[in-house]
Amino acid sequence: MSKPFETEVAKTRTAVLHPDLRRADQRRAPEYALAEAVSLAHALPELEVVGEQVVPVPRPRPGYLFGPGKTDELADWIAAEQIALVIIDGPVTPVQQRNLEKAWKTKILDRTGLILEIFADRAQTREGVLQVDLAALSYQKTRLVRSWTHLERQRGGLGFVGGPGETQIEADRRALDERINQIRRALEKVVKTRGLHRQARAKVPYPIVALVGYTNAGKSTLFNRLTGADVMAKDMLFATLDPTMRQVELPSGQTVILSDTVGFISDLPTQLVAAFRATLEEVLDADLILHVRDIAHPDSAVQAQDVRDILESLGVAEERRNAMIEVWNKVDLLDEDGLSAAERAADRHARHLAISATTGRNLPELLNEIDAALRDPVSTEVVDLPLSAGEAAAWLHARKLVKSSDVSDLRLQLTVEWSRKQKAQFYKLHRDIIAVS
Ligand SMILES: Nc1nc2c(ncn2[C@@H]2O[C@H](COP(=O)(O)OP(=O)(O)OP(=O)(O)O)[C@@H](O)[C@H]2O)c(=O)[nH]1
Ligand SMILES: [Mg+2]
Repeated sequence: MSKPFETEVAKTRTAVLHPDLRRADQRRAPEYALAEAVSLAHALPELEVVGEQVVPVPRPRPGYLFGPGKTDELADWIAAEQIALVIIDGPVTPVQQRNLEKAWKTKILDRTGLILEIFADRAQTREGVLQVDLAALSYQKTRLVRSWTHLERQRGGLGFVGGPGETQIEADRRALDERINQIRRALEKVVKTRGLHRQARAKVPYPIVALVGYTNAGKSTLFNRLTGADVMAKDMLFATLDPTMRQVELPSGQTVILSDTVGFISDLPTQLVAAFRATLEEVLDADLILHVRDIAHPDSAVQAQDVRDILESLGVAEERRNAMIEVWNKVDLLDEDGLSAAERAADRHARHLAISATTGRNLPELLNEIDAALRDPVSTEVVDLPLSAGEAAAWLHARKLVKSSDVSDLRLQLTVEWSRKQKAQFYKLHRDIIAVS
């Protein structure tokens, strides 16, 4: 017999708006940005997306973001669709948020708020929870509109409606600072304990191989496939939050520790990056980084650039970023032409592989590549050549080893990044030219 009172909890009717600010520097097409924002909304189980729109914003209005006509038009739509929450995929000032909430009689969440909500929903470990709380409180401090919904939720209820008023916030300000300091101290303690674990692990002479990449690229799927583990892999943004490590044996017999971790996304809130720094640093300390990409995604190149930017902002040295293995995942989703194009392109670059974590295509090759990369690390050096050594320089350029070049005193100085093997090959092939110089 069915139990009428135990049916699913009513979901919050949600609209997702992507304001198209038409900035000259915008990297991704608005439709893809909207699709990603909708995926983010789907990542919160209590939301039901009932509408989505790209809204052109030729001139952002300080008080409302959208123009007067557009604001009214959206108000009618929101009322007709009985929308209770509007997600605005972009930055919304506290004033805009307050005004729009009044005009539309809904709750509003901006992109940062949404991502923080998802992280709060995912956090499992004590460290994860503390990191998200720290990020949310730091963000709240910059806004002073009202308390964070996920913090309200801890006090019961979904938290999207209501929240303390402004005077309350003012009164809470000192409490906020105190709480932030408390969390910082608690985090330091957890990080220190983990540091001890890390030292213990450092005694185990296994190199660490870290998977990084845009959210939903397939890191956990690849991790499971390579380790036989059972980490949650889902078509859901930010399925993974806490890092997981597992031992894997490579074809050479070398044992490595593979590490799966949180995915990246464009405009990752700075507060989150700061809060997760300790977790990420451990991973980024790895002996080798695998950059996993969804090569079948229409925005794959932009996503890859976002990942590289975030790695750079986390302080991963250029040399290490260049030494990453690029794993072009999901080739099973490409058509025949796409597949052969991807495989040919991957072949042209050192340390690039086109794979499918689902079908297992090229996974043995990937393991071999990891083996080789760990045996043959990349280093940066300056090669000094006479101008007559054009052929030697061309050899380096053809292999994309040259990072910058300079000419002085009729000599060519090339800054190259290469493995020991490439270096040995270069000097063997061009010994004559270099010898006469
Ligand atoms: N077709 C296809 N789908 C894949 C492949 N690899 C992963 N997927 C799917 O892509 C989705 C995301 O995979 P995950 O492994 O959870 O991705 P992730 O990079 O760990 O994502 P986050 O933890 O959110 O950062 C899942 O639905 C997977 O089944 C692949 O090679 N081919
Ligand atoms: Mg994952």
